[in-house]
Amino acid sequence: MPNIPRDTGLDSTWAFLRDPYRFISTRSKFHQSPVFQTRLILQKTLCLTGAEAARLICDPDRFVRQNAAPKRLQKTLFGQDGVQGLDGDAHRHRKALFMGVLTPANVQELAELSEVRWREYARTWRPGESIVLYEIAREILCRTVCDWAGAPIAERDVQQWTQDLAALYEHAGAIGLQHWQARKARRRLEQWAAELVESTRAAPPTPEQSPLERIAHYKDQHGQPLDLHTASVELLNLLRPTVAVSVFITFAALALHKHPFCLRNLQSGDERDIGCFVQEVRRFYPFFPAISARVKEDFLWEGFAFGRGTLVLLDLYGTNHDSQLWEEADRFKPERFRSNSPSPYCFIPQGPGDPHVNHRCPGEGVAVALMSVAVRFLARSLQYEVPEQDLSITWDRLPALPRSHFVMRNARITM
Ligand code: HEM
Repeated sequence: MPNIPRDTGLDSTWAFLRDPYRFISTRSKFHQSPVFQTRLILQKTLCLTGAEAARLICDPDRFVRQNAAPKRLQKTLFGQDGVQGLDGDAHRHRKALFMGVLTPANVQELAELSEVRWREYARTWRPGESIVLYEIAREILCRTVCDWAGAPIAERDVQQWTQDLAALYEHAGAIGLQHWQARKARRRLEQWAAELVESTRAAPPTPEQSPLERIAHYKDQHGQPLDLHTASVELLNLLRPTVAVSVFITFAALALHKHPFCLRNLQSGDERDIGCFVQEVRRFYPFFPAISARVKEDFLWEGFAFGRGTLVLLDLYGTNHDSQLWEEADRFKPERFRSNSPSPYCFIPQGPGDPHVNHRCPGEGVAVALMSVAVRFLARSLQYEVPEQDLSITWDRLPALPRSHFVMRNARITM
């Protein structure tokens, strides 16, 4: 039996944090192996990359998610006791709640609300004014998703709630003060969400069944409602990642700026081109570097031994850039999505597999719809200048972003 190749050195945590998106693929190439062993936060970790590895991690007989995410991410990004850490029946049942809330009709409604907001905001922009796209997109999406979920926020709270929801994903991987700010933001948000769930349970149900109501009245596989804390975590599991779509929208604006040919094509082209462009933004730009799981029982894969309880990371960014899976993988090329829909194990910006069964993100439809609205708006309804600024990508931050957050000047609606 071959040994799994190993990184030298005591611990690779700093190397991972310096380049989280390329850590696995670079070392995997060095070891000439789709799996290698390293130590992260002093813990033995197997790193995997590629489509076959993505398929493997979707096997519920071989991997579990309980206790797979680092505690510091549970205390900030995910929250504790949410769907991310469930396995088996409990996971499938809870996941059906998300899939039932995120139907195409509900996603369409969310997208339409966001378009109204973009127009509302753009009408207030004055000549000569500079707009920081990432910050504006966060706020628009925060207002939109809270209205849509049945958890509208008072005008005076918009900035605070936007900052708090964004802090959960912006500072989750941070060290020091920012990490503690993210924990504080989560405590504030969970308390607010728990109060909303409590008052929703006390009120008569409405025929529309808002996402908040669906969560408040959800019953698990044993017919039990969620405790208040878990319900608040699941409500935030809808709100936080929707605000995070602002990261992809900022990258979409960057791509429009860097590829004027794409911009011209979208201005005159058909709707399908918007779809291809959005998919290529999700493939090409960095967001989630990897996902984690734990080995359920000992098994062999490609001759390598995986021991029970071992932590495993699957490389999302590297798999989306794997030259064995993607032609000209490091070129931004939306037309690659014209002819084929890629396999759910190759195109994995939001996780691999089947979202009903695996942990794959239930919000891909939301991300695509909100990005499409924003791209259509930027390309067809808005005129703006892109002043001199630092658009280099912060590869050592999670999530990465253009350093300037994409500044636009003299933005005005044209139609
Ligand atoms: C901003 C773009 C987004 C990115 C990059 C993203 C990425 C991801 C990733 C990588 C996972 C883990 C997949 C896995 O473990 O296999 C995930 C799970 C999840 N995402 Fe997203 N997501 C996004 C947007 C959304 C949206 C808009 C929603 C809801 C409205 C959402 C809700 C969730 C939930 C509830 C899970 C846990 C699923 C489970 O454990 O079964 N995400 N997402």
